[in-house]
Amino acid sequence: MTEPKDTLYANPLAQVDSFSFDQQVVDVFPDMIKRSVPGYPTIVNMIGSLAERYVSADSNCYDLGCSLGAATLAMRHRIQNANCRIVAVDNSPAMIARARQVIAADSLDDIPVAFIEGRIQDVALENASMAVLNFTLQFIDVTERPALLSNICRGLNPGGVLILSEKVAFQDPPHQELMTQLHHNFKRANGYSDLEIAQKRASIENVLIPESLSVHRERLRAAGFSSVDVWFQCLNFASIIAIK
Ligand SMILES: C[S@@+](CC[C@H](N)C(=O)[O-])C[C@H]1O[C@@H](n2cnc3c(N)ncnc32)[C@H](O)[C@@H]1O
Ligand SMILES: O=C(O)C(=O)C[C@]1(C(=O)O)C=C[C@@H](O)C=C1
Repeated sequence: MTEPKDTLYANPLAQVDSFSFDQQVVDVFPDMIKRSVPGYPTIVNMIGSLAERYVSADSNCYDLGCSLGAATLAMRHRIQNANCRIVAVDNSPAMIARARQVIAADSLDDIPVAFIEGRIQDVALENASMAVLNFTLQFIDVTERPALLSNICRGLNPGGVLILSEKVAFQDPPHQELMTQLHHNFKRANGYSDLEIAQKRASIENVLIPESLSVHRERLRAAGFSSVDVWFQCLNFASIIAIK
């Protein structure tokens, strides 16, 4: 089945509302994220590969801000060890409702998936070998980010891994401008018009707050991770592997 196309910002809006993960967004989300985030399919695929390597027997995996469960499915299909469980968390009721349907339709159903409709800040991770924040931390209030990452690190077993993917910001203004322009070119090449790009940009302003890679690195170390490094970057989108 072809995915419904994202045309949410295709027509001029009298007022551009702040971006939210409501039913309208849920309906076009797979198309939206693929056409908006350079490298998204590669990152999701690699989350599967990392699950193969890091998920140990008798442990839990956490997909924090799971949306429609892309990372949950990637982990579920590649985990090698026995008696594992995936906990998928999202605070958007519309996302969780659709994610439940997506997972129910997955024929590889030997690894149980538990859904939590709630804030990832309120989840107590336990006995975790892998946690994923795939483009979710950027939507959390900056002041709440340190405690969230400390909580994740606390819930991971020694040697456990966190995959943190984010839109990132750059300290050097000309480089920031270059990355922004190249990202917009990426969107244009994927069929978004200048109007769509401009209206989406306005809607995510003050909702999606990107930070620099050095801020992410330092905060992950302060949260207790012993090894922190970027494993993927395309323009202003990056993914970090942090090992406890
Ligand atoms: C860009 S999407 C994540 C994409 C998804 N991880 C994937 O790989 O396809 C961000 C998600 O985080 C969720 N979210 C934002 N803030 C949250 C919070 N405080 N607690 C739980 N979920 C949150 C949103 O509802 C949305 O579904
Ligand atoms: O930066 C943008 O323009 C985006 O659209 C990015 C982004 C993201 O990184 O999560 C923002 C919201 C949607 O969830 C899909 C993609």
